[in-house]
Amino acid sequence: MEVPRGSIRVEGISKVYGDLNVLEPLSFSVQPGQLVALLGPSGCGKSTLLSMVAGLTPASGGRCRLSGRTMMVFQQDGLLPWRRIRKNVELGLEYRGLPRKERSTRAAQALTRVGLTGFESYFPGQLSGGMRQRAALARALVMDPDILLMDEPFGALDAITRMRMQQDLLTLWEEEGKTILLVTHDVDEALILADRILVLAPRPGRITLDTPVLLDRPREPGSGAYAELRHQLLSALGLRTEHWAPSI
Ligand SMILES: Nc1ncnc2c1ncn2[C@@H]1O[C@H](COP(=O)(O)OP(=O)(O)OP(=O)(O)O)[C@@H](O)[C@H]1O
Repeated sequence: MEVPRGSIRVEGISKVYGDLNVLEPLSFSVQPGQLVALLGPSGCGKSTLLSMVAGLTPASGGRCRLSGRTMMVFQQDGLLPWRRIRKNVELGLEYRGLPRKERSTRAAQALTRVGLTGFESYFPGQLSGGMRQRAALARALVMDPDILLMDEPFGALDAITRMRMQQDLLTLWEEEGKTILLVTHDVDEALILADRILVLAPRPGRITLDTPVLLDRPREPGSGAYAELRHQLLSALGLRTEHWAPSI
């Protein structure tokens, strides 16, 4: 059957490492333009699942079908320290054999989209962590992907930079309508960003909740509906919510 461009179909995918049953067969679909968060505690298999979706890790069973160009963004920026930022962003275009002028134009556009105009000739070591992560995002965007797979992309950033990056990602997503599947262990990151959240429980990894986020944007962490959904997510994560204030 034809898979619409920008969509993801995970069909009974599972993972075993030796004796360790990491992920039991699980299935879900992501529609074109959806922003879906995969939320779960450390070790539940989120990164393994995303890596299988990306085709970087072989599945033990099942399969995943993606339609359209797919790029991945990791928690570590993975920039090559000896290449200037523009040359880092151009790397994928170089592999595709694009002419120098087109590479340069597209890299400049991608860097503008992530707010890094003026830093093209810097080396990664001369930028802050947040700026490097922006450059990593530009390196993915320059390929004009239909699907972005993001593995805790803001996990290594300080809280303020993380909030700014979350807002910028939302703006990008609203403007360009890319499909985004984002791994996070941060309940509020999932609630602020996603229009659907899948909760993953550990050993073996399985989906315990698949819920839409029907909250208006910008999201108000203090609102009743937000607190209610947050409570539901914490319960799905097996956390006793009476110890937490209902909102942040
Ligand atoms: N290459 C590997 N070989 C053996 N076991 C592995 C391998 N990669 C992951 N695992 C195991 O699979 C389980 C899930 O790991 P994974 O990194 O997917 O979890 P995670 O939910 O992304 O965790 P975190 O949020 O801490 O990154 C862990 O128990 C881990 O030890």
